[in-house]
Amino acid sequence: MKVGIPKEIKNNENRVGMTPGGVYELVKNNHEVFIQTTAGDNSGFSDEAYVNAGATILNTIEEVYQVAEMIVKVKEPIEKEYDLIKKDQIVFTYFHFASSEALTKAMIKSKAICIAYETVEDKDGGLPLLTPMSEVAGRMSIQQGAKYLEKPVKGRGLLLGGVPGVSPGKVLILGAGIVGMQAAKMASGLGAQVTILDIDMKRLRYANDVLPNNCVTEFSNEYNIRTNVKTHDLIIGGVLLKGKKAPNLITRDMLKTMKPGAVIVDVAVDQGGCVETTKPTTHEDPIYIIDDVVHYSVANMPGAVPYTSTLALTNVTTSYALKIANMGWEKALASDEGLKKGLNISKGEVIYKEIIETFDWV
Ligand SMILES: NC(=O)C1=CN([C@@H]2O[C@H](COP(=O)(O)OP(=O)(O)OC[C@H]3O[C@@H](n4cnc5c(N)ncnc54)[C@H](O)[C@@H]3O)[C@@H](O)[C@H]2O)C=CC1
Ligand SMILES: CC(=O)C(=O)O
Ligand SMILES: [Mg+2]
Repeated sequence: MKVGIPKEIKNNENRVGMTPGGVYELVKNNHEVFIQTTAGDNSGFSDEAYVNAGATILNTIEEVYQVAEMIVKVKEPIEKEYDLIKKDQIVFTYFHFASSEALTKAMIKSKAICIAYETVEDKDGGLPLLTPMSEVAGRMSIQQGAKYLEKPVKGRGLLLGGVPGVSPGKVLILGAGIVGMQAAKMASGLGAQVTILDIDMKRLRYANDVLPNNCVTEFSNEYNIRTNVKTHDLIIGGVLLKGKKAPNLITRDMLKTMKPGAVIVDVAVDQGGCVETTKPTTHEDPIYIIDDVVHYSVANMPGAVPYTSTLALTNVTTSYALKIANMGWEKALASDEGLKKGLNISKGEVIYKEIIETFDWV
C-alpha cells in the first residue's frame, strides 16, 4: 500500500503521524511510504532519518495526499485539507467529529474511509489510541493550570503547592479516567488538595485505592459540582462520553460563584468541552476570561510537547497502521472488533451512530 504522512498544519501542532521506526516496519512489509519534507523536524526526526528508513520525501502536502492510498496523521484535517482528501482514501487520524459538524460534512462529502484513533477500542472497551495523548494532556493540564494561576497571566496569584505556613491550592477534577487520574497524580505530587469526581463508582474506587491522601473522591452530580466550583482554584475537565459531545457539567451561571482568577483547563474541548463557556483555543492564544475565570481550552495540548507525544502516540498507532496496510482496511476491520469501532465515516456514510445523535440528524 502507498502510505502518506503529511506535515501537520494545525496551530502549533508539532507532532508527526509516524516515526522513522514506523516507516521502517511498513517498508519491511513491502509498503511504500511518502512523507512531506520537514514533517518530523519538530518531533526530532529529520528527512534524512526517514530516507534511511526507506521513505520517499515529497515537497508539498498536495503531492502526499495525491499519491497516498492511506494517510496517517495526528490531528483532524483542517479546512485547507478538506479538498485534498480523495474518494476511497483511508484517513487514519484523530477526528473528534462530535465537536465539528463542518468537518463531519466535509468528510462525508469526500467519500473517504475515516478511521478515528479516538474511538478504536481494545478488548476491555478501553481506548488504546487515545490513552497516551490523554496521559500527556492530563499531566500537562496541571502544568498549564499552575501557570495560569499566576497573577501576570490573569490568575489568582496562587502557588498551587503552597509553602510552609500557607495552604496549598485546591484542584477539582471532573472525570476519573485517563486525563483525570494523570492530573490527580501531578496535582497531588505538587502538594495541592485534590477532589476528583466521576459517575462511575469503579473509577472512584480505583482512584480512592491508588491516589494519595491529599486526593478525595466524590460522586459527580450537579449538587456536588455546584458546591465544589465555589471553593476550588483550578478545575480540570476530563470527562468523555465515547464519540459524543461532552456534557456541560459547569454551566455559565456557576462561573459567577467561583473565585475571581480561578482557572478552568477543559481538556475535553476536543469533544466540545464539559464547560458551557468552553470554546477551542490554540497554543498561540490559549486563554480567555469570562466572569473573572480564566479558561484554557487548547484542543491539541500534546502538540506542544512533540518529543514526548509523537513517540507515545506512534508507539500505539503503528501496529494498527501496519495491519491496515497489510490486510486492506476491510479485512483488517473485519479481523479486529476494536479497530472496527474506529470506522466513523465510510464512503459518504456515517457509521458511528453517536455522531448522528450529536447533530440531531436522526
Ligand atoms: N485537549 C487535548 O489536547 C486532549 C483532549 N483529550 C480529551 O480528554 C477527554 C477525556 O479523555 P480520557 O480521560 O482518555 O477519557 P476516559 O474515558 O478515560 O475518561 C472519561 C471519564 O469521564 C467520566 N464521566 C463521564 N460522564 C461524567 C460525568 N457526568 N461526571 C464525571 N465524570 C464523567 C467517565 O466515567 C470516565 O471515567 C476526551 O474528550 C479526550 O478526547 C485527550 C487528549 C488530549
Ligand atoms: C487526543 C487529542 O485531541 C490530541 O492528542 O490532540
Ligand atoms: Mg466570579
